[in-house]
Amino acid sequence: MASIIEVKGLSKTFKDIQAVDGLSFSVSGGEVYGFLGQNGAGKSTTIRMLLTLIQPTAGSISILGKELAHHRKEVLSNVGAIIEKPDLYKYLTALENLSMFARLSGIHLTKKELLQGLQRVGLAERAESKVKTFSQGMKQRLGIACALVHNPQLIILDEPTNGLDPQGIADVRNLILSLSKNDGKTVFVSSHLLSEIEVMADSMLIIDRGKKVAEGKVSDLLNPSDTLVALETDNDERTMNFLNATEWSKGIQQNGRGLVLKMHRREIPALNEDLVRQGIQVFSLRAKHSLEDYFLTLTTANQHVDAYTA
Ligand SMILES: Nc1ncnc2c1ncn2[C@@H]1O[C@H](COP(=O)(O)OP(=O)(O)OP(=O)(O)O)[C@@H](O)[C@H]1O
Repeated sequence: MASIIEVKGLSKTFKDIQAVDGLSFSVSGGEVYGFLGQNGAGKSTTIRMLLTLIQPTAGSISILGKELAHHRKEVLSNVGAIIEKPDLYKYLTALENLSMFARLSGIHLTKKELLQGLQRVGLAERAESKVKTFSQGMKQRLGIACALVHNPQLIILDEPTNGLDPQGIADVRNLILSLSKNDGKTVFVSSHLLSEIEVMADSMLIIDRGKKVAEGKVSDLLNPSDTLVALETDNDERTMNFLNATEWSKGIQQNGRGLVLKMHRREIPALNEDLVRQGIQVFSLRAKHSLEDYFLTLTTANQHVDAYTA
């Protein structure tokens, strides 16, 4: 499908801080695109530029095939976004909030349409409840209903699950998936959590200190042949001697943080069998989260983790 967002050489400098540094990426229509980076990596700054809330120092942004700098109004009329906690009136009901938001956006919706909007985010049954009785997750979903009021093709969400409890996180995540799969929306969603991006995104971009470090399909980036396996046995020295004397030696990672081997995921049971056959007691054999390792080795947040990779 055609690109919905096309960013080229985007940079933003705040005095002496290079918040975004020559970022280029492309988001396809209908996908959930995860935008991943540690705190301070430059996600919010990028999103603010996508929404014209701040001006880039350099680079270009096209959304829905139009240069943002020259077609701001037209482009943004097709974009819905939440970049901070949604502004809601807690003494008004969900329906009244949505209705007020629509009117302020110059859109007149019938009660039926408003209820459909609430239905879409799973809040139809709470339409008449005051927002002050809502959980954070419900408020976030109502915020998303507001962002969808003008039926945009693209939805941009900055850390939408931040501060939510597990149920709230699951609800917002399912809503994002449904917006993409059932409504054909393109969702650009930022997070500092790999686990979040992994479960909801089709593609992702990882940034570190304002620069791109990886971009691609989540399924391609999660390569099972590069699974890191942490071993805990009754005798590390004996285990190491055994591994060194066998084919397993090629996967040994020198890291000084216990025994770690890189292998294809399907080899894990055979390793376990070999160790047990040697009379080595295996207390744990843990496949480390490969995307997490990937992320950590690419970013500066955990420089010592570099030791995990060959
Ligand atoms: N208005 C500003 N003035 C000066 N520096 C800024 C400004 N906004 C952001 N920065 C700096 O730019 C860098 C990137 O910040 P940004 O908020 O984009 O990161 P982030 O990835 O969204 O992180 P977080 O998840 O913590 O919000 C940081 O070093 C931040 O301090």
